[in-house]
Amino acid sequence: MKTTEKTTARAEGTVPVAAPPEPAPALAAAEANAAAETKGTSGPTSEVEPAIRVTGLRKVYGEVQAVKGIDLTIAPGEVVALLGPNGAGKSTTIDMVLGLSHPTSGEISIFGRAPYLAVREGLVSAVLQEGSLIDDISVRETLEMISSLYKKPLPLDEVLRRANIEDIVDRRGTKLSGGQRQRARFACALIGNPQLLVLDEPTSAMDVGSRRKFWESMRKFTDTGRTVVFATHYLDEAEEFADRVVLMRGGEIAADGTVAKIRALTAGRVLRASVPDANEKDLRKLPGVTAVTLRLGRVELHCEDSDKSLRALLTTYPDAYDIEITASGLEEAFLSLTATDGDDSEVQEDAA
Ligand SMILES: Nc1ncnc2c1ncn2[C@@H]1O[C@H](COP(=O)(O)OP(=O)(O)OP(=O)(O)O)[C@@H](O)[C@H]1O
Repeated sequence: MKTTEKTTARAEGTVPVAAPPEPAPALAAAEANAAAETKGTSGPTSEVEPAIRVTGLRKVYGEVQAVKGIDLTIAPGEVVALLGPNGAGKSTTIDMVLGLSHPTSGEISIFGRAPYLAVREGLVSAVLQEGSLIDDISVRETLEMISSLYKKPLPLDEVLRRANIEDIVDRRGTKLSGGQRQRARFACALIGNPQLLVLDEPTSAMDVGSRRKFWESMRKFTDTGRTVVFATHYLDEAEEFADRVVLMRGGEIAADGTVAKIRALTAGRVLRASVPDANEKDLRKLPGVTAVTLRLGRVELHCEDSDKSLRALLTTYPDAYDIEITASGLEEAFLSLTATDGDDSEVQEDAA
């Protein structure tokens, strides 16, 4: 059950840009910093402070421990995917990092500042799961309105190009498809020229073509050395776009590293074969097999020693055919690292 706190926070986050109420000197500092980074020197902010530092972060909703005391440091320039099954705590973490909800306990700093200051200074922008555009005005008008809130916004043409929305800029919010709407919201987040962009399942409403376009735009953004943190359910997105994967499970960080490192945590192979008269119980007993899936005579064996398993399979089932062995992918790693025997998010102690 979602409480009012979260609903309110998400509603506030629907204009996915920071709107500094007054001149923002730190924005200029951040831009100078970005310029210095482009020239190969470090500005004062990136040299000293991580883009995100989270220490002992915890969030309790009544009986549910949504986030259980996580530590996480993300350096400027990193592109980090936050992966995890439903209810893992990704959105709760993102909301706290953006200052949209308060931690039960723990510390968060964004470029050395409290989240609300980083947002106010235009250092961070977000595209959240929920949120909309203003329906009755065009995308261009929306962007111009948001742009007027910033002291040094990016030029509109540049925003349109970077967000791949030149073709839809004169359409009203109501006339956009899910994917176009999401790209327009991404454009809103770009206007303030943020150092850090946080995206909560940005492509969930998109078809394959829109997802490709969206990530093309994102590449242009990350190529400028900005930091991006995105939550996703699409493993291929994490694999293709992230330098680093943070895998969450039950409110904790289950694994953290490069895609290659996460994969290596579940080193092994997958053996697939068509096996007439296969019996799941017998397949489980084969040496070197750690998990079995059997569907319509097609067997999938997760193996720690695939050579041994293959020999045993052919001894038990000499008629097996169509055999293939592949290295474990991110999907296998994900399933194995996030597997849980049940819901372990209940509070074990008194909620703080
Ligand atoms: N406002 C709330 N009130 C009560 N429980 C909440 C609230 N928000 C989240 N939760 C619970 O906290 C846990 C973590 O939820 P969260 O939305 O952070 O997960 P998630 O990893 O983002 O999941 P998804 O991939 O489905 O978006 C879940 O058990 C969820 O039901």
